[in-house]
Amino acid sequence: MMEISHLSVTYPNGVEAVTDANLMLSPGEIVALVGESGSGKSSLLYASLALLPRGSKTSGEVFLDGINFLSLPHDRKRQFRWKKVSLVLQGSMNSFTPVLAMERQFVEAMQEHLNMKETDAAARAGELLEEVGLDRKFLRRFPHEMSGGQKQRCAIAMALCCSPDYLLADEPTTALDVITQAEIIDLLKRIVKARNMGMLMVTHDLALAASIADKISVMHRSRIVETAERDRIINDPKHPHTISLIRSLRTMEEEH
Ligand SMILES: Nc1ncnc2c1ncn2[C@@H]1O[C@H](COP(=O)(O)OP(=O)(O)OP(=O)(O)O)[C@@H](O)[C@H]1O
Repeated sequence: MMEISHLSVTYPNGVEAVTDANLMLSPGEIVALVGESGSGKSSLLYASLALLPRGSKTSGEVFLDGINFLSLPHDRKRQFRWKKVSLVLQGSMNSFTPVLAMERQFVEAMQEHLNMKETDAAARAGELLEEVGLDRKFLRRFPHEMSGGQKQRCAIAMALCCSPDYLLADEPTTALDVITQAEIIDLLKRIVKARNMGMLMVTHDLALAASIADKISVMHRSRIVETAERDRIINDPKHPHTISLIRSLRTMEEEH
């Protein structure tokens, strides 16, 4: 279980981006955190992994299977970040080193974090690529030899390389075209369920959230204002902000 408890974040410029947020994520569960731009979604995600800019203030706790991650020393946090919980970001697909073939990038990551032998790491990289729907021949390619969708599949494979229990994803499909977006969403859902991982996905897109999540949390002006099962949020929203989000979704559907 991942449990975010009374988490608050203030940036060095004094902006309080997250106020007293509480959120639970169980193994095998997908929770979508939705809200308008600037509501604090990304801040919550980064704060829960202690990845905010220097000088930011975080209070509260983030329990990963009972251990308060935020109170761990720096090197233990680093281990947890790959092995217990990992990240997929909108820009992940552009974070590969341009001058190295994919195999080298996977091997280096696995050697660093799992102390694996080169041949074992290369074999494991091939398996990971197949798991995300790419032929293992893609290991020979350089990042510029792949499409955005293929690179994002590689980024997901990379996030899985230490077999984490939790995956945090910040707008993982936003930079992609609609068809590729749907394919990546299906892929994430399939992997998370097959591996019984918990996934917290940040998105501004309520329709996308509804297509993948078991539970939806709605964020508004730094606060989580409502959390419930997906169908309850969509069919019977309670908070005025959730009601207006659902209304605008319905209007968009009617216009198309
Ligand atoms: N590094 C930073 N320094 C200062 N303020 C920041 C920083 N990053 C974000 N903020 C502010 O914190 C608030 C929440 O921003 P955040 O990016 O978490 O929202 P969001 O819901 O993820 O929005 P978006 O979907 O546009 O990314 C905003 O007011 C934003 O201007």
